[in-house]
Amino acid sequence: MNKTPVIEINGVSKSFKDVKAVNHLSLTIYEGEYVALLGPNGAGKTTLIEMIEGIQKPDEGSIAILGMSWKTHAQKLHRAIGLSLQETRFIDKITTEETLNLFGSFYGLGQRRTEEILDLVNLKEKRKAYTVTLSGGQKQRLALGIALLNNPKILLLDEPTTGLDPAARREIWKILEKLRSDLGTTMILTTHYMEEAEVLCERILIMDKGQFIAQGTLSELNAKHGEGDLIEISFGNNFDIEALGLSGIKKLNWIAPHTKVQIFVDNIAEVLPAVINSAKTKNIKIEELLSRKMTLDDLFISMTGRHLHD
Ligand SMILES: Nc1ncnc2c1ncn2[C@@H]1O[C@H](COP(=O)(O)OP(=O)(O)OP(=O)(O)O)[C@@H](O)[C@H]1O
Repeated sequence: MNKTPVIEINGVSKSFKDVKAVNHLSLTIYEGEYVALLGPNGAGKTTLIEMIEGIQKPDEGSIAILGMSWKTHAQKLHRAIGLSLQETRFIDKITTEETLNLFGSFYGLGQRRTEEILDLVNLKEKRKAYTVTLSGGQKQRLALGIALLNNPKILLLDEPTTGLDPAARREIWKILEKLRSDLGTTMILTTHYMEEAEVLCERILIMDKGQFIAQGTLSELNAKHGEGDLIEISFGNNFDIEALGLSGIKKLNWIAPHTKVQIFVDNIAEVLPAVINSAKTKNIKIEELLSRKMTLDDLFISMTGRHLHD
């Protein structure tokens, strides 16, 4: 990977009254990287991305983008960055095409760029539709199209797919993947969806309470913080697995006391037969059994005791 720093965040904090939304964070993002800020509601993702966007001012610390700061180079940074906010409101009574033309005019762009964007975000068929009639996914693609009008080097997206169905979400992902492969764009996105972070981003920063609690690639996160594989079992009767003293179990998490459990293990093949045999010996019925690789949500639960989603 090219190691040119594009965004350098140094000891940045931001409080709202008694809430420390972002707590002394530092982070460097390199050219061409796709980075996800993943975390539950209130983790501080929007506050952090808005400080990078120049919308909020840090209480302390510094942010340099392409070596420039918002204080001294606001105009240049506006040209280098494309952003889409958590909720984009459009003017209802103008069309998709007119909306792009309007935003394009702020950058001195014309119809040609509008055509390119309509093509890129797959909204050609909706060019004459009033924005108020667009579906959630189409609106998000239009917001993304606006962010892309000035051909930004850096894309900052706050929850670009929240509330969309899986198909609409995947359509946005396709566009973002194309930008990476064709243009080498650098991107930070915030998301609640672990799958979005896993699919799109080589680096994932898991945020909670204004801090990064873990970061790395998915496999790095799993290797460092993850606990291997996961077995989830529902029993017909109470089963005290702890009392068995089985080896190879890293952690137990009871979902329903004594009847539904998540078992974190290094090696499924080692632990699973032992659990099944013990249940059989004790005449305890296994009603449901599932084994899988750990996901980021499992990782988050094991670190905080909470889900990424509420
Ligand atoms: N303008 C504000 N005034 C007061 N409190 C705020 C403001 N903006 C954010 N906060 C608080 O700061 C904390 C972090 O909020 P932030 O919106 O950055 O989190 P988030 O991770 O983006 O959450 P979500 O996923 O729900 O958007 C929360 O406790 C929030 O209530």
